[in-house]
Amino acid sequence: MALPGLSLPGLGLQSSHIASGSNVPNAAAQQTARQEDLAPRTEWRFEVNFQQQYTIRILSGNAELFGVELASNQPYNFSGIKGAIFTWQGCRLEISGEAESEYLGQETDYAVEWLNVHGMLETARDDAQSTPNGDGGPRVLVVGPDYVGKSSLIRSLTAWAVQSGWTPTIVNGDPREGLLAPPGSMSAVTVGSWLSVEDGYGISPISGPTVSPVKAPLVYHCPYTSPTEKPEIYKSLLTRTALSVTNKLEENALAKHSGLIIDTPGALNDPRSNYATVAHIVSEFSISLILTLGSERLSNDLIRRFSGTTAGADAIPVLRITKPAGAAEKDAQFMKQLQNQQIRQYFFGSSKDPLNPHSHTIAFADLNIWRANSRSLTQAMNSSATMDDSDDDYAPTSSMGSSQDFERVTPSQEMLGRLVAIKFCAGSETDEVAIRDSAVMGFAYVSEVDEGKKRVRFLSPHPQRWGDRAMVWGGWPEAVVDLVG
Ligand SMILES: Nc1ncnc2c1ncn2[C@@H]1O[C@H](COP(=O)(O)OP(=O)(O)OP(=O)(O)O)[C@@H](O)[C@H]1O
Repeated sequence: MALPGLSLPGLGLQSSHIASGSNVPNAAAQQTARQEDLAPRTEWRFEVNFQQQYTIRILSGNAELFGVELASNQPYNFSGIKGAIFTWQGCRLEISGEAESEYLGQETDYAVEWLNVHGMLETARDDAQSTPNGDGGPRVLVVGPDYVGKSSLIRSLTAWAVQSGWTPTIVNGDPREGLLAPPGSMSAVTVGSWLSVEDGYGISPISGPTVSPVKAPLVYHCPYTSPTEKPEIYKSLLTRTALSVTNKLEENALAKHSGLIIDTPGALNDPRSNYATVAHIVSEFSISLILTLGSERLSNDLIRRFSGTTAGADAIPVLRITKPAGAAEKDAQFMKQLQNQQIRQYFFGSSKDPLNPHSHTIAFADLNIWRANSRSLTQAMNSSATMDDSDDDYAPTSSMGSSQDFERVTPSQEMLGRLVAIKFCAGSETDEVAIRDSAVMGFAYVSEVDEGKKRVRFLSPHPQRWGDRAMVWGGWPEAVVDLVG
């Protein structure tokens, strides 16, 4: 497959464009540094937990992390990451600090294949640009089981597209991990600036004023661990996202020609559902290419369904993409820490891009709080009741067994440590569907519920109050107990 417009290796990047690591040496960087020589087309794989600090500096040659080129001689600091520094041409790395595992990976055919996919998308973007009244650029759906490299593929394709001057739109349909938004979100963002080696897509402007020139994402609230908890609500949020994204792309020719890429949770890889949600995404976003990773069965099922003879003129190409050998499972503890880190980052930013959240105390009477009922919320409430011996009388409130998906509630201790989505709809709204479908202005963290004085203390990224808005909380993300000291 041709690679139009690409010159390997190094992709012609200027190091000055890449966000670099801090120059302040940390504890890890002060430890004895060691050097590793990487042959062309190999990668240095590492797993660093959230307590460890790991630093990599490139001494010679070129290398990239998920498509983002590392600048020469800059130290990059990592914590809480599983990843790989890949080199097309060969390079020498200086490494210091601790990792749970680190090794040289030589099975890297996946990288060439991913770059070929990028080349294909470039051709589709060029075609879209030469037919301005056409359908626009490629609309790509990425599906596969958990932890097979879907997000890494999308990050690489995004980084390469941005380096070539495009502004692709990325849609994150996986509520377990946020994209420029905390977990519990479905978000879409048009990426117009370079990704960062250490922070990926960076810090969202909805968190507060940041130095990263990233556009504000469009965010919907999806307070469920998986689409399978509420498939109809999940589909409805996808429809809203598709409508908003399609309208936005019509307003911006470059974004329209750059196309979009959709990340999905592993739960969509479920033949029992007859891939109903996959089909929904394909139709709502007018998908033009499906990429599958990590499951031969999924790939065959989707080929039969979307590009087989029965699909006729509506056939959509389905490509099976190689899973990177280094893709690693993120266990429950890692996922929990990742969730906490994303929430912390939403309010406090990162070390390079710090934010200063504000505290707001609001009377119960001035709040319009809705609860999104779900299986994960019921489970969380039941397990916190079991763990709290002092609360012998706990029984789920009658409404927890309610068939209502969204329910207006009085603030209670159950909200403590939870994120509450501030919706764009008025607090007086009574229609469940309007509550469900309105986009998110931002999130607030519940740091205190005083049932005696009937007031709630929130942490919010912004100093100003959000006014008369409906606010919604649910079972995901889980409560974070130690966000504020
Ligand atoms: N080549 C590689 N070498 C080392 N680690 C990798 C490599 N590719 C991906 N990983 C890591 O493996 C893990 C799983 O990859 P990724 O998150 O891309 O998979 P996913 O399919 O999107 O997972 P999810 O189920 O969370 O959506 C991630 O921590 C990622 O950083």
